[in-house]
Order: sequence, then structure tokens, then C-alpha cells
Amino acid sequence: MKSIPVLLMGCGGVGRDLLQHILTCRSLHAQQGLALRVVGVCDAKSLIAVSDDDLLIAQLTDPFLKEICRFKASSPSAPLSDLKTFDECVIYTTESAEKVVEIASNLGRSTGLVVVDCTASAETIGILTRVVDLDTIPHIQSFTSFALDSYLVGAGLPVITSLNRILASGDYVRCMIGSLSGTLGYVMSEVADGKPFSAVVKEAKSLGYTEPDPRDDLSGMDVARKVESLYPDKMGPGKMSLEDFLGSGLPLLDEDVEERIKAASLRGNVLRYVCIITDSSCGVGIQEVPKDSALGRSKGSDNVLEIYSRCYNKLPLVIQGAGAGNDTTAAGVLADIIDLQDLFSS
Ligand SMILES: NC(=O)C1=CN([C@@H]2O[C@H](COP(=O)(O)OP(=O)(O)OC[C@H]3O[C@@H](n4cnc5c(N)ncnc54)[C@H](OP(=O)(O)O)[C@@H]3O)[C@@H](O)[C@H]2O)C=CC1
Ligand SMILES: N[C@@H](CC=O)C(=O)O
Repeated sequence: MKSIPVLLMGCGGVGRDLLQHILTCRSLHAQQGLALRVVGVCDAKSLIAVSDDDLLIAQLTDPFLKEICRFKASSPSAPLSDLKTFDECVIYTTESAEKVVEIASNLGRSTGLVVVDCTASAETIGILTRVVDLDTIPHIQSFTSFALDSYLVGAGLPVITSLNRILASGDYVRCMIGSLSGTLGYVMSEVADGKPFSAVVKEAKSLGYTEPDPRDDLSGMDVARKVESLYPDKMGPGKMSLEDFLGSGLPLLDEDVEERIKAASLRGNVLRYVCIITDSSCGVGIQEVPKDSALGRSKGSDNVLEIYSRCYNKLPLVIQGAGAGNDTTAAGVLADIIDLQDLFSS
């Protein structure tokens, strides 16, 4: 049985679903000769991990992982260190970020990195840069090759894998057109059905589709980051509190959105928030697309990506499916973890 140590950074919607998936897949993984061994879980303020001495053999028990999920779901703002019951483990508070790097470093050559953080914030980039610079984790030095599908694009959809296969075959990608925001896909299709913009944005937030601050989705920043991550390097690119925005800001936008939807509909179109990437340009924004196109037919939080290449010339390769949501995103992360271990076996 191959044992894969997992250190989970972040125990919000996606992190908890990942733990649940790991527990649910225990027997499936056993049939594949694998065992995922969760050695630590952290949130923004604390880290719970097996002791350094036991790092290569021990794990947090399944009942304890369930308790972690239950606790964070019922008290999301409370740190993990406030848990009432603990496994045999060590709790770190102030120095938890340093400790995460140390544990990863101690796990040595078996360490890989699966990233699902779309924020591309200075903090995230700072952590990734440190990890890449860390000589003691050789497999992470070229982390981009280990950052598989869950890395930024399409939640669990096989977007990056498919693109890599096309490029590896020598095919030439000339254009990609996509709706890469689950939130904006959901918002656009729901407002077209006549619901107020403000109510739909709040629904998207409660369904776990949006970024913690939905303005990251509404501004196009989340899509722009994904476009950047889909494209080669050469194409590389507040005044109101969140509460006020959700409470009084959003409803002010309802009327304008409703008018734009009506005007598009008179032309047989619907509005979609799309990105268009060619070999000389890349842009994101609201566009009218025909109702009966792949993009126009998309519903709910689906992401759609049309890839035009030499092989997929007149009719594009279309990748479509849920592009946001804790369950599907966590499933993509789990698949990436399993894929990663293949790289270490050689
Ligand atoms: N939900 C979705 O559909 C998708 C989400 N993503 C990405 O996944 C990430 C997580 O999303 P989601 O679970 O919805 O977000 P949540 O806000 O529900 O959870 C975020 C978690 O990360 C923890 N955290 C924040 N900062 C740090 C830090 N410095 N060190 C360790 N942990 C930290 C938070 O801790 P605390 O509990 O203490 O606040 C919290 O547990 C986001 O970056 C998002 O962009 C990607 C694709 C789809
Ligand atoms: N907010 C994103 C989900 C995570 O990336 C989206 O709506 O697509």
C-alpha cells in the first residue's frame, strides 16, 4: 500500500469537502493500493498536525477529521485551536505558517503541491515563491508542472490537462473563447430568467460559487487571473465594506442589468461574461452571444471553453461542466493529489 501524506492548508468550503472526499474514497483508494494520510490541517490562525517524530508514519484519525469539518462548518470564524477534543497531535498557533513549510520540508522528496487558491494575492504568491525557492523540496521547484487542473481554471474541469495534450501533440491553438467564471455564468443565466441581479449574486455566494468577496468575481478579476493562467507567459498581463456592498450596493445595479438583458434578448442574444484569447490578444468582459451557441446555452455555474486549433478548426473542442462549487472543486483537487503521486513513483 502506498501512503501519501497530505497537509491541508485552508479548511473552508473546499478544504472541508476535500477532507470528506478523502474519507469517502478510503475503500476506492485501498483498491488502487493507495492510502491518503492526513498529517495536518490548518486555517488562517492555527495548525493541527501530528508530531514531528511521527510525521512519516502517523495521521489524524478519520473521526477527528470529521470533527474538524463539523467544527469549521458550524463556527467558520473560530480557529481550529478552539476545538474541544483533539487527537494525538500538536497545535500550533502563532508560528503555524512557518510550521507548514517546515513539515513540507521534512516530508522531503515525496512532497508535491496542489494549488486551488484563485486569489493570486500578494500573500499567496509570497507563499508559493517561498515554496519554490525551498531547496529542500526538490519536487516543488518546478511547481507549475505539478499544479494540475485544480490550479485556477474551471474548478475540477480537465482544462489544463486537455490543453497540455493538444499542445504536446504539436497541434496549434489559435483561439480560445470561454466563460470561465462559475459565479458569472450562474448570475448571467439566472438574471436572464428574470431574477434580480442583487438576489442572484447573494444566492451565488451562499452556494459557495463566489470568491470570499464576490466583487472579485463581478469585477472580472477572477476571470482575468484564469485567462492569464491559461495563456503563455508572453500574454501575461475599496471603498465599501463587503457587508455594505451586499446589503445596499448590489440592489442599485439591478435596473441596469435588467435593461441590458432585455436589449440583448431583442437581438436573439444573451449576455455572457467571456474571455477571448488569440495568439495576439486576450480580453475579458460582458458580450452578447447567440442564444443557441455553446456559450449561450450554458446554465448555472457551468464553465465553457471552446478551443480552436488546427485539428479543431471549424468546430471547436468544447469543455463544459460545473466550474465552481466546493464539491466539484474539492473532487478536482483530490484527483490532482492522486495524479501527483504518479510523478513521484518514477
Ligand atoms: N469554492 C469554489 O467554487 C472554488 C474555490 N476556489 C479557490 O479555493 C480557495 C478556497 O475557497 P473556499 O473554500 O470557497 O474559501 P473559504 O473562504 O471557505 O475558505 C478559505 C480557507 O482558507 C483559510 N486561510 C485563509 N488564509 C490562510 C492562510 N494564510 N493560511 C492557511 N489557511 C488560510 C481560511 O481560514 P479561516 O477558516 O481561519 O478563515 C479558510 O479555512 C479560494 O482561494 C478560491 O479562490 C477555486 C475554484 C473553485
Ligand atoms: N469564484 C470562482 C470559483 C473559484 O475559482 C468562480 O465563480 O468561478
